Amino acid sequence: MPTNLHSSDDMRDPKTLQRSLSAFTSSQLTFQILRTIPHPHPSLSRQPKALYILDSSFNPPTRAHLRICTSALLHDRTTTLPKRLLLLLATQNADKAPKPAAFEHRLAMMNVFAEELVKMVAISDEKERAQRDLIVDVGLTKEARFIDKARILEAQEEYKDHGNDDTAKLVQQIHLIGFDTLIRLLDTKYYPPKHTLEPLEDLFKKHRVRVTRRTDDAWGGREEQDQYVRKIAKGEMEPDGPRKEWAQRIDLLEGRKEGEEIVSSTKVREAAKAGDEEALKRLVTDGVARWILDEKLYLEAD
Ligand SMILES: Nc1ncnc2c1ncn2[C@@H]1O[C@H](COP(=O)(O)OP(=O)(O)OP(=O)(O)O)[C@@H](O)[C@H]1O
Ligand SMILES: NC(=O)c1ccc[n+]([C@@H]2O[C@H](COP(=O)(O)O)[C@@H](O)[C@H]2O)c1
Repeated sequence: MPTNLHSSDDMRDPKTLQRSLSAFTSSQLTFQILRTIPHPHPSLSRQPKALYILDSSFNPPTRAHLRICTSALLHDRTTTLPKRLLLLLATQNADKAPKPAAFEHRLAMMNVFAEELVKMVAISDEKERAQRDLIVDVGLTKEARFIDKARILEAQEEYKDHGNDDTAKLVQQIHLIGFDTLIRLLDTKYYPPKHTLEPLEDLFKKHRVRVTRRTDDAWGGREEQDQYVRKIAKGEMEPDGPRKEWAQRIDLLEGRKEGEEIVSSTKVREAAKAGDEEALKRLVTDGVARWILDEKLYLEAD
């Protein structure tokens, strides 16, 4: 069974989380849900119509991640309720070597973040409809690439729509990513041995990606990012690049506004290391800031 459900208290105990992590690591499992909010929800959990996935190192979760999630839950009109959101910690990253903080602290922060997120969605949604129809999971995976995550999530009973006649239907996945990750999703270097984008065909046939623009020095400005997706839509990147039909499955959204502070996990780690509490509180939610300060995270070099 790929669930090992923890209470809110368990998720605040690094020793318990450490034990769950090592049990997961030494198991054959490639995916496991550790926490479901509300805990557990018998009627809705079998009927999700849309599964949003924020796959991240959560090192730590930031206000940018929060905006990506609330935007999807409150404003995405491509799906119907009930929605389910999975905060997915990838224990193996396609590019990055492991860095502090330890995974048990990341899981604890994901749980704090998830609880804050659920409350925020309730406040923002006047009719409380999204909140009533929302489940948030905190999960673990050993898979690094989106194609592998999509495949294992499709196979989970929790993420099938059993409808009224109990025949399980595929639930559409909406992968929540930033523009930098779209570029990496569509980079042939991740798809050996042929190094073509053919393995992505199935993901774009069934699922969607909701991409938040990430305008800073590293990834170009708004116009460049829009241009990239327009080129896909016109088929200008075929035959070796993304197929033009895939553009219909890529939603490009507003990220940071002109003049707004750049938010990243790196910036949070730098602020924590410098003891800059003001910056920390601008970059992460209150509960996550408290966890970082109480647990004295990120005081060592990266
Ligand atoms: N400020 C942001 N704007 C748009 N997308 C973002 C932003 N921050 C994170 N994301 C997206 O969220 C996903 C997970 O982010 P990730 O954990 O890599 O955060 P990060 O801030 O880039 O981390 P780090 O600074 O440690 O490299 C990625 O798809 C990333 O593109
Ligand atoms: N082609 C791919 O599927 C691909 C490429 C790069 C990163 N990723 C994943 O995206 C997630 C976010 O990555 P970063 O933390 O490096 O931004 C991680 O789970 C990482 O493994 C997937």
